[in-house]
Amino acid sequence: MCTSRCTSRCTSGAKGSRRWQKIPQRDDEDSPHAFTVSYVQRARRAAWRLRDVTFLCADAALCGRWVRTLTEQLSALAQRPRRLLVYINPLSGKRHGERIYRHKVAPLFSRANISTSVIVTQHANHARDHLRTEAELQNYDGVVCVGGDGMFSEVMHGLVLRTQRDQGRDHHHPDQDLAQTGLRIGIIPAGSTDCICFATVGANDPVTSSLHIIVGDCQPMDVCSVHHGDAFLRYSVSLLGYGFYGDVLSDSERRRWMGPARYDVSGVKKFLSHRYYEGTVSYLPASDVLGTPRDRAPCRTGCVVCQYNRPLEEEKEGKLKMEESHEGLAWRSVRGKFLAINAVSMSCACPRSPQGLSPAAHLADGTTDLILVRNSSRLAFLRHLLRHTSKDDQFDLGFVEVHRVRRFRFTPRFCQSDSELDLQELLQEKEQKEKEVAGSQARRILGQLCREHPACCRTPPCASCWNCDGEILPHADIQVRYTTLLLLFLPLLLLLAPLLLLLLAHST
Ligand SMILES: CCCCCCCCCCCCC/C=C/[C@@H](O)[C@H](CO)NC(=O)CCCCCCCCCCCCCCC
Ligand SMILES: Nc1ncnc2c1ncn2[C@@H]1O[C@H](COP(=O)(O)OP(=O)(O)OP(=O)(O)O)[C@@H](O)[C@H]1O
Ligand SMILES: [Ca+2]
Repeated sequence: MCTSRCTSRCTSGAKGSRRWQKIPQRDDEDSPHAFTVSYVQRARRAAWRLRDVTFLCADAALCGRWVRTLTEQLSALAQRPRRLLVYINPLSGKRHGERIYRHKVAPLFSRANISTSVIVTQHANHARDHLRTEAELQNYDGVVCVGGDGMFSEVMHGLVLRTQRDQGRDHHHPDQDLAQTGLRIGIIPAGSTDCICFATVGANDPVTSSLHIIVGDCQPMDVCSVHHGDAFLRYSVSLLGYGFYGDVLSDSERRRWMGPARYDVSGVKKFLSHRYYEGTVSYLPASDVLGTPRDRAPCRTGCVVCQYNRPLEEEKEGKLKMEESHEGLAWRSVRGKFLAINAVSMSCACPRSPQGLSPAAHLADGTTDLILVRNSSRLAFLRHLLRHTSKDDQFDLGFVEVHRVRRFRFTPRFCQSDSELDLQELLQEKEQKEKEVAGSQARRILGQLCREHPACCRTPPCASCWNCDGEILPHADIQVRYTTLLLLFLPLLLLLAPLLLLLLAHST
């Protein structure tokens, strides 16, 4: 199809140097035969743009041969999607999802001869349930979600749960290895945080994401499974956050009408309330892996660290069994008061934090970076937060520690049975406080102690909740393990030959 009226012609310059020059479109009937090729041009900051170039041919036969050859070459690229299932969340972010798709994405898909089935979701979990039950997955080469991280999470859950059911695996069993999903997922960013898109593509731009899908390859991604005892809770690919990020999320839920700004309002509010939470974190460090959370080597698609660290399918059994066989030895425990416990399977880079919560976390290395922020002063915590908006090392603070782990579990203090906890210690703490302060202040402090331990005064415990990719988990006591790999529409090697980045060739 003719995509540009102004045609460029390759002419040999004075010194034989070949250069393009724009020549005005000749309207007379003997205008030569021409065909237009659309291609991807990399712009600044990981953005991709569509460009056209038109070639003039002396005669129709030559023109036809060029178009046929190019079209054959392009259709031979097997990894390119031909048919996509698209879910649009009309309420994501600033509620521009549908407009973004219709104006920016659909025209590109049609130019690349991609057929689409579009579903605008009518309620929460519509996409997840449709994927899990009704969708005829064999008719598609991939699924696209237009929305934010929550929409991606829905599509991911739908695909992963459907795959487990189809392959007869029980996802409730915490040690059950999951089957890989066959279909790739493409993300068109239209949400409030969009950290999954930003951390994988490097930009939150619908056109760039569309072009990645069109030239698509597949980029694997870590997925963590979260269980409470033997009950499956959710999968996570970005942030599992307890304490600060959990409180920010639960407080922001009632402010959805504010759109993305809801997180900043709740963020300031929860920063000022400065709550800490007691509990025990146990984790299984990832042994014999390349890289550390502080090596400042960011993960890019095609990352060699990921390829080295990720247990291959057949190896996975052995490797994890080996680590678990030394379970007693390898597991470590940390007990204390935490402002935030964050487990990130990827950097979680997003517009709010360009480097992300853990800048050197890898997309598909089979590990999760566990960040423990212990109780500290507001000023110290603010310094830690501020470093997320610059290139300073947010782990280089005394009250912050980070570990690269394959599994971890968390038990909030109020969950431990009385026998485990030294009640004596608690009562002594109370008597000590009673001696130190008198009157109303004592009541306030004792109130805080009591609230934190039902065994003391049988009052409902105060705890935070887990923020799992932007959704609230129903339990605070969880076990988390690295599990399967997802596949995203991302070209593995961004430096592929230009031909692969061509979109299509059409005679004009
Ligand atoms: C003073 C500036 C400090 C800036 C601190 C920036 C840290 C931002 C870190 C962003 C981490 C995003 C992790 C992504 C999680 C997603 O799976 C999830 C679903 O989309 N998004 C959220 O949970 C949404 C989480 C959004 C959290 C926003 C937190 C905003 C904190 C503001 C604190 C202000 C303190 C000011 C004191 C006067
Ligand atoms: N049609 C719908 N009506 C109501 N809720 C929906 C609908 N479709 C999806 N949802 C739910 O809306 C929630 C938010 O969607 P999404 O995450 O895409 O936007 P966001 O929260 O603004 O972005 P982010 O997660 O990046 O911050 C998701 O949990 C999703 O399950
Ligand atoms: Ca990872």
